[in-house]
Amino acid sequence: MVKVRVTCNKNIIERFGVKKPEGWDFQYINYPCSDEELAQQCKDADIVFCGPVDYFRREVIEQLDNCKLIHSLGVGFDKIDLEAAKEKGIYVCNNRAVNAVPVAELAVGHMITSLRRMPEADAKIKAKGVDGFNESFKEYQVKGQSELSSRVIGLVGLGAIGKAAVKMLKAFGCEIMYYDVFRADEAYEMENDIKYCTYDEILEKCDIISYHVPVLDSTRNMVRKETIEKMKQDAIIINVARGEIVNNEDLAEALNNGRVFAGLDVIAPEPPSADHPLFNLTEAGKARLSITPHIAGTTDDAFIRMSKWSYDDMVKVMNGERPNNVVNGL
Ligand SMILES: NC(=O)C1=CN([C@@H]2O[C@H](COP(=O)(O)OP(=O)(O)OC[C@H]3O[C@@H](n4cnc5c(N)ncnc54)[C@H](O)[C@@H]3O)[C@@H](O)[C@H]2O)C=CC1
Ligand SMILES: O=C(O)C(=O)[C@H](O)COP(=O)(O)O
Repeated sequence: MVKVRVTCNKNIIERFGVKKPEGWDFQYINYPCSDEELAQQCKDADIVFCGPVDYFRREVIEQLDNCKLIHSLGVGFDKIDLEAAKEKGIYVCNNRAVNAVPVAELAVGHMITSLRRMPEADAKIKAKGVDGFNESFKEYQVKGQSELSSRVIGLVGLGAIGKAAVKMLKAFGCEIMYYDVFRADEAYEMENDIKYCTYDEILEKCDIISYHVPVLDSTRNMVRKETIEKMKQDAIIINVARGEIVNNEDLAEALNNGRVFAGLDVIAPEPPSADHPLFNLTEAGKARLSITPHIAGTTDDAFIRMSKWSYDDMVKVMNGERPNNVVNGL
């Protein structure tokens, strides 16, 4: 019998009743836990089914003697030691593009939230309470709002999510610039009227800079003091990718100093510690930040696709076929 050990949350996986491969032994293990416990609980697994931010370090992977596949429920796989899995002959797969649309939608949501100064308006109106509304409602309006339709947007990373964002932003009538280590083909650029440029050009020319890159040595701390200094006054930074892209201290300082705005769906580490700089902002800093708890990719619709696609891959592997979206070069 095929043994699948699952670190993803049971309530998430079972909620939609997506049909699992029949007769297999699916066990939801106790996670998060220590590496030792993780290895112990997954020791007999044919397949490990993990969340996109679950840790599978070398020490754990080296003990997975039966394992043929580690499958990430979503897109990210940055906490899995890909090399260790490859050495062990274990496929690591993700569900590429499974949640590109909802992630791009939330990025656009954060853009509008910042442009319309919603965190400030929301805080003001809630602080007043019911009694505060005796006077004119307009009194609580905020200044400095602007429209998405005339903004210059810089997309950093033009993969599945970046491209989904292009579609949406075109509909808003934005001017779009992008930077990626790989340039899109000319036909795509022309059809979508987007301009390829350097990261520095993005920093200097864009009103909104939205990050859609994986965590790599080249993307860690892409948002830091030195890059923030190159941005326009009141530029909006959107991070729906991974917290590691942003230097927490530097962004917190820029928010507190009234230098930029930010919309974040992710933060490093998750969950944040009590003394995390982005959770200890001044009132002025808080008014410049909209934040969501890593929910961009996790709509119900996306979860259904995630389970279906993952089960399809698992069946393929157990039938001796190559699964989709192998990400560790096996
Ligand atoms: N907040 C959330 O719920 C979610 C977050 N994510 C995050 O978003 C990331 C991006 O996802 P996708 O667009 O699906 O990935 P993708 O692999 O389709 O695209 C990533 C793009 O980044 C580019 N890139 C890599 N290194 C770069 C660098 N140093 N500078 C510029 N560009 C670089 C790649 O060439 C590629 O075009 C994921 O790796 C994941 O961490 C993904 C899904 C949900
Ligand atoms: O797909 C990804 O990558 C993500 O970040 C997820 O959408 C978030 O998934 P959970 O960690 O909430 O399972």
